[in-house]
Amino acid sequence: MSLTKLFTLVFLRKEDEILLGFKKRGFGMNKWNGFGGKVEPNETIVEAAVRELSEESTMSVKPSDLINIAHLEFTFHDEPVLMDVRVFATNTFEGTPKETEEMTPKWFNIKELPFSNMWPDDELWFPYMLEGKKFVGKFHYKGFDTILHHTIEEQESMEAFYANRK
Ligand SMILES: Nc1ncnc2c1[nH]c(=O)n2[C@H]1C[C@H](O)[C@@H](COP(=O)(O)OP(=O)(O)OP(=O)(O)O)O1
Repeated sequence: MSLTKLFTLVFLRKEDEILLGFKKRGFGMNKWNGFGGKVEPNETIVEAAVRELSEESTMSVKPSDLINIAHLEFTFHDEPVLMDVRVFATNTFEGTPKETEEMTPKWFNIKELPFSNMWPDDELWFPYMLEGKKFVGKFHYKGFDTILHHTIEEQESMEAFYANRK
């Protein structure tokens, strides 16, 4: 594996609902997902998470209100790239979601999620997130539709995971 790229992914929650955005362009186009993107060289991971959420949904969160709930890794058959995705959630935010150049946001009831129009891995790890678990998921894809193999491991804490990781 030669190249690791760092991404964020943010989910806003209110009661039985979760905010997703329909991606209008680029990677993951025409899929519902959380809000996030690449971490730029001049910012921390949490700063990137706050910025991407705002750019894609117009919603505001304080960095201290974002809870790191998961670490996801995506690799692809015959491609030397590892996508390292830091997943955050919060139910403390400000604003009303608005359509942006990149995403169309919509609140979904957590029992009516549009998995058929999401990344195939989402259906495997969303149950962990919705049950309030911390976890690490690793997914190896062939193309963008087929998961060749995966693991999901529950964690006591994400801080401990990152501190102990080699
Ligand atoms: N398989 C899978 N499941 C769930 N979520 C994701 C994936 N793959 C992914 O990339 N993601 C997430 C991680 C990020 O939040 C986005 C991808 O970010 P992207 O839109 O490429 O990054 P930007 O910096 O916004 O890109 P630009 O379009 O602005 O260049 O999807």
